[in-house]
Amino acid sequence: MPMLDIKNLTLEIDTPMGWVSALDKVSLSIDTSEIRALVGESGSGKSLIVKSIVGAIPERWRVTADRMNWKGNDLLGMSGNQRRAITRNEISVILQNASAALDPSATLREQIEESIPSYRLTKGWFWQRRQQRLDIAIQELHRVGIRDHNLCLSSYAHQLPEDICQKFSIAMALVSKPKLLIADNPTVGMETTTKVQILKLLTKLNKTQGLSVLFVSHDLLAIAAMANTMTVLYCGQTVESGSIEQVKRRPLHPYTKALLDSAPSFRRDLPPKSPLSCLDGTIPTLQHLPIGCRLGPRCPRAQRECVKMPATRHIHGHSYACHFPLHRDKP
Ligand SMILES: Nc1ncnc2c1ncn2[C@@H]1O[C@H](COP(=O)(O)OP(=O)(O)OP(=O)(O)O)[C@@H](O)[C@H]1O
Repeated sequence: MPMLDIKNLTLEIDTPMGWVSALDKVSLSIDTSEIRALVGESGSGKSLIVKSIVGAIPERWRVTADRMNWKGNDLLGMSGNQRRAITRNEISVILQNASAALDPSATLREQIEESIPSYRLTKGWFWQRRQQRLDIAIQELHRVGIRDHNLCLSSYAHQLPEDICQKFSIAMALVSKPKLLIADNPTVGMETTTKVQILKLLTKLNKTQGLSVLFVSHDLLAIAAMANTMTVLYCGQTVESGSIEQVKRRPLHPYTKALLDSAPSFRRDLPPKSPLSCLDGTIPTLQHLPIGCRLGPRCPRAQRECVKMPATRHIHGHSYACHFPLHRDKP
């Protein structure tokens, strides 16, 4: 049984034009110790999926799903307190631009100590607990590779470089000893060496501590290097899902193929100065969503059937939702 199991998650947002499905029957699962990448262009709904998992959705929006389970328990059927307990103790999130996501008015020591859950404090007296908080904070900083813990803990976020802030965010996310870490574009805007350090850190945490990771990113090269599986999202719909090897070797959905072909660093076979291929047009806005398969107006393989939502098909752990998939004569 997957640790996180989402089937047909739909999120409707009220806009001045009426209700629109920002997420339309999205499916996603994560097993213990798995690194799953969630890929899709800007505006495809990746952050909305993250927010739905951690329950950070405004109450007026409508969230429905055939299944949205955490370790077999229905997340949507839980009370607010039960939901918060899971997101506090078992699922942690790190965001892009860590320095902006941290509290600018508190030192990093105050912030990390505040996020240590009480069950990690075993000592009885308040001065012993204070020392224990500091010890845990230092231990977590060392775990993510921050050696100068004194400088880090006494600083404010704006006084430190972005990579230290991101490592600090990871340390802060780890204090509750989570089972799942959701990393929402953790390396966006970072230069290559810093990016590699963060990716190595996440991989090490996965290997040594069995931490599952949902890695939300546009960076296909990073994804191919660290993830086991990937789910491709287009405009709020899951278009393809499978192991990295399967998807890379034989993408079945035209959008996945276009996404892989448009990444020069991902294509070692590409001769220098070759023109890059990309899909015409842009992702539609929520006010102008096409019916059926939302890739339809941009898809080179679209036909009349595409105005109907394609069913999701599964072949050996590889799934896709397309009426006219690649490499298959008849769906
Ligand atoms: N609070 C909101 N109110 C209205 N629409 C929203 C809100 N948040 C997101 N959206 C819309 O939902 C869609 C998906 O947004 P989301 O932020 O999940 O995309 P994303 O894939 O995470 O993009 P990026 O990679 O740029 O972060 C977009 O069309 C966005 O405009």
